[in-house]
Amino acid sequence: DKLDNQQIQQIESAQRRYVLNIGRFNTLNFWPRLGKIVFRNRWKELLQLRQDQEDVLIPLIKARISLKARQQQGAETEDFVVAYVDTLVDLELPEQGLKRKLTEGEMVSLCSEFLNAGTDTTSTALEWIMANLVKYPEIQGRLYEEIVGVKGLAPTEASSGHEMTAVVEEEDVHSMPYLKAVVLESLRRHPPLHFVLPHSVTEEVELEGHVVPKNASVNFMVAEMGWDPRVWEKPMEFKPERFLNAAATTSGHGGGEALFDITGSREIKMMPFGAGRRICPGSALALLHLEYFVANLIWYFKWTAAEGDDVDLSEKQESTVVMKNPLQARISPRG
Ligand code: HEM
Repeated sequence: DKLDNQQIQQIESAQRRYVLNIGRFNTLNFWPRLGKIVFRNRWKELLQLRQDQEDVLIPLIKARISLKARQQQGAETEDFVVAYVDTLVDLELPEQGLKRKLTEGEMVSLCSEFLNAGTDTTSTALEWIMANLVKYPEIQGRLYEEIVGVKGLAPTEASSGHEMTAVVEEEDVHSMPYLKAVVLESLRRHPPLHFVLPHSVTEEVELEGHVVPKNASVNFMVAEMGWDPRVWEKPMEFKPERFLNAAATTSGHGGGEALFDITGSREIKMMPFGAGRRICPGSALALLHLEYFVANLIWYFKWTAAEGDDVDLSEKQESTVVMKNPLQARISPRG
C-alpha cells in the first residue's frame, strides 16, 4: 500500500523499539509465571511494546482485508498486487481435525517477523559490504571495472541533463560474477546473524559420541563456520576471489562464474541463511537486493574513506551484528 511518511515512521518506530529490546525480555521466558511478578516493570514494558505494534499494524491489516473483499466482489481496485497480508488472510491452519483462520494477533506477529527479518538483515549486510569496498579500494576498482564492462559508463549530469534514471538492472547483475563473489565473501566474513533461530531436536541423535536428547534446543554457530581455517584459506581476510572459479581468477575479471551453493544442499561451508527446511525464505530476494544496490551504488559513485579513517570493522551485537563504528564514507560522482 502507498503509505505516507508518517505511517511509515510509526511502523518503523514500533518495530525498532521492539527489535532493540527483545533480548531483554528473554528472562521472562524462563519463568513465565514468576517472571511476570518479579520483573513486573519489564513485563509491563513488553505489553506496551506489543500494544504499540498492534496499534499501527491492525488498522493496516483491516484496511487490506476490506480492500481484498472489495476486489473479490469485482470492484475496480487500483494496481492490485497480492500482498503478504492477503496470503495470511487466506491461510487455514489444521487444528484438532478442524481448520481455523489466523487471529489478528497472530497476523501482527507474522507481519512483524516479516518486516524485521527482511529489512534489518539486508541493510546490515549492505553496510558491511560497502565498508569492505571502502577499506579495500582495489576490490572496489575491480568491481567497478566489471560493472562498466557490462553496462558502459554511468550517465552523468553533463551527459544526460538531470535524467540520471539508468540503473544496473536485475538482468545485468546475472552477468557480474565478481559482484556475486563480493556479496558472498561479505556474508561469509560478516554474517548479519551469528546464529540461526533456535531449533528443536525431533528425535534423539548421537553426534561424534555425544548424545543430543529429543526436544533439546540447538543452535548453529553461523559465523564460526564461515571462519573455519580447515575449510577456508586465511578465513579472516576479505578475498572475494575465493568464490570465483579458476577461469575467472586467471583471466582477471569477468569470464568466470561465482558458483557456490549458499543453501547448503550439497555441503555446508557457510550458512548465513541457515540450511535445511527452515532456511531463510527470503535468501534469493536478499541476494538480489544486495547485488542490485551494491552495483548501482558503485556504478554511480566512487566510495572513499573519510579522512584519517581506516574503516574499523569491529562488531557490535544488536538485533543483527552491526558495525560498532558505523561506516563514514565520502562519495563522489564517477566520470
Ligand atoms: C542478508 C539478508 C538476510 C539474512 C542474512 C537472513 C538470515 C536468516 C536466518 C539465518 C534465518 C534463520 C534460519 C533458521 O532458523 O535456520 C532467517 C529466517 C527468516 N528470514 Fe531471513 N535473512 C535475510 C533476509 C531476509 C529477507 C529479505 C526476508 C523476507 C523478505 C527474510 C525473511 C525471513 C523469515 C520470515 C524467516 C523465518 C523463517 C522461519 O521461521 O522458518 N529474510 N533469515
